[in-house]
Parts: sequence; C-alpha cells; structure tokens
Amino acid sequence: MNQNKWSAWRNMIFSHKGSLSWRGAGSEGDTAETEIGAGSEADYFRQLAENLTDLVVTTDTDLNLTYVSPSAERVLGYSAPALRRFYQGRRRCGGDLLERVTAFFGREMQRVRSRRGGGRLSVSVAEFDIVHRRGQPLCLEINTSALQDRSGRVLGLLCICRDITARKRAADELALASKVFQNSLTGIYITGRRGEILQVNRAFSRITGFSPEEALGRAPQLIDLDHYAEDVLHTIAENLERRDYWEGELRCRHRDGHSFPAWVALTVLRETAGRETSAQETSGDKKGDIINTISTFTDITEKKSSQVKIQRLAYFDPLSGLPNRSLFNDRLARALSRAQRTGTRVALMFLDLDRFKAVNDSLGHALGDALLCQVAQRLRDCVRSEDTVARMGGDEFTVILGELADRQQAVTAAAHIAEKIRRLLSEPFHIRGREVFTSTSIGIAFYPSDGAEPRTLLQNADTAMYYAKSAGKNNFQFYTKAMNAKAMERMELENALHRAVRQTQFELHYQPILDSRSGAMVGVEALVRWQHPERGLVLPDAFINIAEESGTIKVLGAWVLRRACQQLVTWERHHQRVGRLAVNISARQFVEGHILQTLRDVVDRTGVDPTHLELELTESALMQDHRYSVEVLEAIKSLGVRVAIDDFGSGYSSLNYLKKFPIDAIKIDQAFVKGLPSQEDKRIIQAIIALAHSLGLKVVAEGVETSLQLECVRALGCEEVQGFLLGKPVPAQQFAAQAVL
Ligand SMILES: Nc1nc2c(ncn2[C@@H]2O[C@H](COP(=O)(O)O[C@H]3[C@@H](O)[C@H](n4cnc5c(=O)[nH]c(N)nc54)O[C@@H]3COP(=O)(O)O)[C@@H](O)[C@H]2O)c(=O)[nH]1
Repeated sequence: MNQNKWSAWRNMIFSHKGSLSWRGAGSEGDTAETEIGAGSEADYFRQLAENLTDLVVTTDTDLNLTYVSPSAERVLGYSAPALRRFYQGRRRCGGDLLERVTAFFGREMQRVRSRRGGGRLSVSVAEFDIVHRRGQPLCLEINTSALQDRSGRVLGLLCICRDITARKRAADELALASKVFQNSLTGIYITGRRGEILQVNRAFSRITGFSPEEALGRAPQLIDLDHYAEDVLHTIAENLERRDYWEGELRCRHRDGHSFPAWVALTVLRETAGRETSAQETSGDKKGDIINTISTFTDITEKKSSQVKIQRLAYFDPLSGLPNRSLFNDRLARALSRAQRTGTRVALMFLDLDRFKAVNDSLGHALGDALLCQVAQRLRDCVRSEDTVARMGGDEFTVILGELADRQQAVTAAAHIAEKIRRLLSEPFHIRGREVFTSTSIGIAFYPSDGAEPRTLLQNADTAMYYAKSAGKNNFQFYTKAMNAKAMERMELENALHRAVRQTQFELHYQPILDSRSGAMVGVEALVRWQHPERGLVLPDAFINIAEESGTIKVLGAWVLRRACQQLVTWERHHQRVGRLAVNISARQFVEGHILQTLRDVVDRTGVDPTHLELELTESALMQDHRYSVEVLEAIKSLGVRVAIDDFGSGYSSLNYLKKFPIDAIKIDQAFVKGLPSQEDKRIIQAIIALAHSLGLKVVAEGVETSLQLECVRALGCEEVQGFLLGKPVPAQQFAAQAVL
C-alpha cells in the first residue's frame, strides 16, 4: 500500500465497538460516526476494506479487536470472526503468540499515546513472524498508526498487515546470493552485452590483483590472455552457442604481469521474451541474445604442480628419473600401434646388470643406488631423445627403439645401440671416490616378427636376456624361437627338480684328493648326481644353477651335506680312512640357507667329526656380503670345520678379501690346470700358490688329467691334487672298492 492510500485509510477508518466506522476526510466538524454500510460512501469503504488483500485490524484503546477484515482468511487462514474469538478467548488465558501480539499492541498503544497532541502521528512499520493456520511460517509487515477522532483523541490502533513472506524470502535469497558472490573463493566476474565487466567479487581481486574499480567497465581481456589458439577460441564460442556453457583450462594474467593457469567456467544468460534465462532454462533453437556472461575461475597453479608431482610418482622411477614399468607399458603399446599403422619395426631391449647384487651387497645400498642412477644416465646417452629407456625395477632396464624402417635397419640399429650400451656399461663407474665395475646382459626382440603384443615381445626380449646371461654375461642376444623351446625345457626341468627333491632322486659320487708328493689320499669330495627317471644320470652342471635360481638348492644342499656325513661316518665306522670330506656349498645355500644351523644339525644327527669336514665355497658366494661371510665363516671354523675356496682364480681373486676370510685352503680353478704346461697358466698358478702360501693356506689343484699337469702342479708347490688322472667321481661303494680303503 502506498503512503497516500495509507493516509487516506488512517484518516477514514476507526473502530467502534467491533464495527467498522469511518469519518469523512473532508467533513470537518462532523463528529457523527457512520456505520459502514449505512450510506454509499460507507459502502464504498466497506467494499474497499473487504476487497483488500492486506489484513486490516483495528483495536480500541483497551486493545480489544474492533475490526478484522475478511482478508484474514486469506492471509492467516482464519475467518475474521474466528480470529476475533480466538484473540479474545486466548487473551484471557494467554499463550505465546497472543502474548507477543498483545505486547506489540501494548507497545504501539504506548507509542501513539505518547505522541497525543504532538501533531501528526507517524506510522510505525514492524515485521512479525507468525504461523499460518496450515502451519507454514509467515512474515507480516504491520503498519500501525493511531485511530484518532477529530480532536486527536486516540481511539485505538489501526494495523494494516501485509504478508511479505515471499518478498522477504526473495530479499533474503538476494542477500545470500550477494554474500555467496562476494565470499566465494572462486573468482567471479559478470560481463554485459558488449562484453564489459559489470561486477566482480572479492576473489576476483585476490586472484587477479585488479580492484573492482580497475576492472569494472573493462573487457575480460584484462585478465584473459588474448592470444589463445584459434581452435581454443573456436571451441569456446561453439560451446557457448550450442550449450550456453563452457569450461576448461585457460591462462590468465595477473595485474603484476605474471600469467597463471586457471580453470574457467563460462555460463551465458540470454534474453527471452522480456526476461533473462540461464542456460538450463533455454530450450530448442529459440535462443535470445546473450545479455550476461558469468565467468568463474580458480587459480590452479598448485593443483597443476601437484598433478605433475603425482604423475611423476605414478609414471617415473623416483631413483633414476626414468619412466617406470607403467609408463614403459604405455609407451610400448603406443610404439607398437604406431608401427602397425606405418608398417615400421620396433626393437625392444631387455637389460639386466651383471653382478649388481654383489656390488649392492658388498658396497652397500646407497652406492648401489648411485650406480643405478649412473647406469640410467649412460643408457639415456646411448639413445635418441624419442626412444624410451625405462627402469623395470631392481637392476632391470628396457629400451624401446621405434620407427625402424625394415628388418635390416632394425637389426643394424639394435645391434649398434646394444653394443654401445654394452661397451659403455662395462667401463668403470666413479662413485664416491671408488671405481665400481658392472656390465650388462641384453636380450633383443623385434616387433612384429618376435611378438605382435607388448607382453609377448617383452617376454621374448627377457628370454633373450636370459640367454645373454648364460652365454657368459656382458653380451647381447637376439631372440630366436629356439630360445623359447629352451625356456620351456628349463621350466620343465625346474618342475622335475622340485619333484626330484621331494622324492630324493639324488645320489652322491666321491672323488679322491691326494697328497701331490706321496700320492696318499688326504680327502674325498662329495659330488651330487641326479638319477633322473627318464634321462638317467644327470650331472650337476645341468641342474645346480636352476636349483640355485629356484631356491631348491637350500633343501638339496642340506640333503647332500647330511648324506655325505652319514657316508663318512659309515666309512670311519668300518675303519675305512678317507681323510677329510669336502662338500660343495652353493652361494644361495650359504647366504640364505641357514648354513650354520644346518651344519650343527648334521653334526649332531650323524655324529660326524667336524674336524674331518671341509666346506667348499666359491669366491662369489663369499663376496655377496663380506661382513656376513666373515661372521659365518668364523662360526663354522669355531665348530672345527675347515673351509676351502673353490674355483679360485675364476672370480674376484681379491687379496684383500682373501686376507679377511678365515679359510684353510684354496682350490685352483681347473681352467688353469687344463692350460698347463703353458707358461701363462704356469705363471698364474705360481702366483696363486705364492699368494696362498703367504697367507698360510694349503693349495689344491683340481682337474688334473695328465701326468704332465700333475708334474707341473707338484713342481709349482701345490700340496694336493684332484682329477680324473687320479680318480673319477664314483658312487660310494665303487669308491671304497677302488681306493681299497
Ligand atoms: N652346490 C653344489 N655344487 C656341486 C655339488 N656337486 C657338484 N657340484 C658342483 O657342480 C659342478 C660340476 O660338478 P661335477 O660335474 O661333479 O664335476 C666335478 C668333477 O667331476 C669335475 N672334475 C674333477 N676332476 C676333473 C678332471 O680331471 N677333468 C674334468 N673335466 N673334470 C673334473 O670337477 C667338478 C668338481 O669341481 P669342484 O667342486 O670345483 O671341485 C662343480 O662346480 C661342482 O662344484 C653339490 O653337491 N653342491
């Protein structure tokens, strides 16, 4: 209700004894109250009151309701008489709402009374929260003024109550929207028809550095970098046209000039039939003109850098920085599909470092890690930037060479790179003031001839690498189909070996060790044989390696030790003197096989005299972890068991370690004895003997096959000899018979 209309009402209506009366605004001096309905003017005002959408209530000075307009039904859900009854009845007994209403009326009455005689009585406007009869909350705006007679005497109150619930809600929503807009952490700016910035929020200023004053009226290029690629602009325009919405990453500009990546969402508001609509509301082809564009954006610099970090962790090996297995798989799959499209070839190399475990164990993991990093760098140096070098884990690496024109070029390129890698990795590495040596065995497979699928190709490159290892390491091998047949054979052998251990398909043969001068037997070496159900007798060279790699050696080795000791005890019980018993202990058995525990068990169970026992260990077994080796060797020695280093000269031959290990003897590798009487081998044997004697160790020459060789080693000062010339390894019974023990 506007103020004029309100004044007219105020002047015209007052209440008397429950009926609505009026006083003509212009009838100066007319004191007669006219009942509405009494005359045409009264009719007019009655109709006016009754057709009002607002609720009109009047009271007398005692705050009794004197009039309630029929609109009470619409506004509050109660009919006017019901409301009056309710008011009067509850007034007597009280009640929360009634108390609030009467208190309100009381205050208003006080207010109007206090102004009595004080000129024009002002209208008070108050808001009142009540509940509609049906239960929904309502907010009433109550305009209250005094009903006065001509003399200004207050007759009561006139209240015009308007339901402002919807308006209030809209205002609240607007206020909330404004708060949300201002307090949003997302930068927001709204542009108008001509693209000018109309409004910005606080986050806009925080993120871009531009104050509202600097931004308003300007074009969005203020913060958007205007040199987007054509296709980006095209995509944005197309999306806004088609969907009224676009979101994506753009680069934005800060006030200080630096640019930052932002995630931007654009929504357009269009004009339709006189009102604006959002994207969601518009439908079909009838799209109105864009009247506003709402742009929201967040600075995603940090998010992007963590994405980069996460991606690095997920796809790159943290140690070497090379692509890891996941990224390798992805790159290989891409390389193969590209090759398929273009009809080109791909070479895949599988590399495994030789002796890395020994380096890692003997020189420590930190140094091992540093070595891997340097290996990675050398590998990178060997290939083009478009080729992939990946670390698959441990000391395994792969190289993908793509887009090789034909088989010939593929083979040439792969051989060239493989040789380069082989050469470079066998050169010394300088790590923390040390020279560290390693080398690599490389297997190579080609797409499509050796595998059309990534998995097959990788498996075949791995098989070829395995061949490179067994071909003596530090070389490369191209995959051939025959390799797979051998790999299958090996797998079958591995399974058969497991079975053989369970079913004890093994036996021991014994070979004598003689004093080189007197020819007397000073010892016997136990050598394992596999009585294969189909193949017959299998020699250890065909299965010891597999037993080592599969771990079967731990059980097999313990069996050999126990069986050999039982045999020695049997011989000794029969007064058949064989001297000491030498048993081979493999590297894995020594490092992982609880050798000390096994040894104690065997001594206890068989009753063998430990001083008659000698363990033969290779240098490489001892070098895997020299500190551990020294500890275990000392414990073995404390049991009274002797220790010999087997195949001496074929491995490290380090004087330094030889000095540290508590050993009794060394066995010169057969290869040198075989070479006799060549001067070179003589000199080597001479040096080994001198070295051993200087450390107080006995020397055994093994593999003596000829009298000349025997003569040579004896002349060179070798104390003991062993070889086919002096006796081949034979089963226990035969050994006893031959040796006439
Ligand atoms: N961990 C274990 N390793 C074992 C065990 N038994 C044997 N082995 C190792 O297997 C390798 C091959 O052994 P084998 O086929 O028994 O060969 C031994 C001898 O037969 C052979 N030898 C001896 N004299 C001669 C000779 O004059 N000529 C010639 N060509 N060969 C000869 O040498 C092997 C003995 O070698 P070594 O142990 O170094 O003294 C071999 O490395 C065995 O160590 C086992 O139980 N566990």
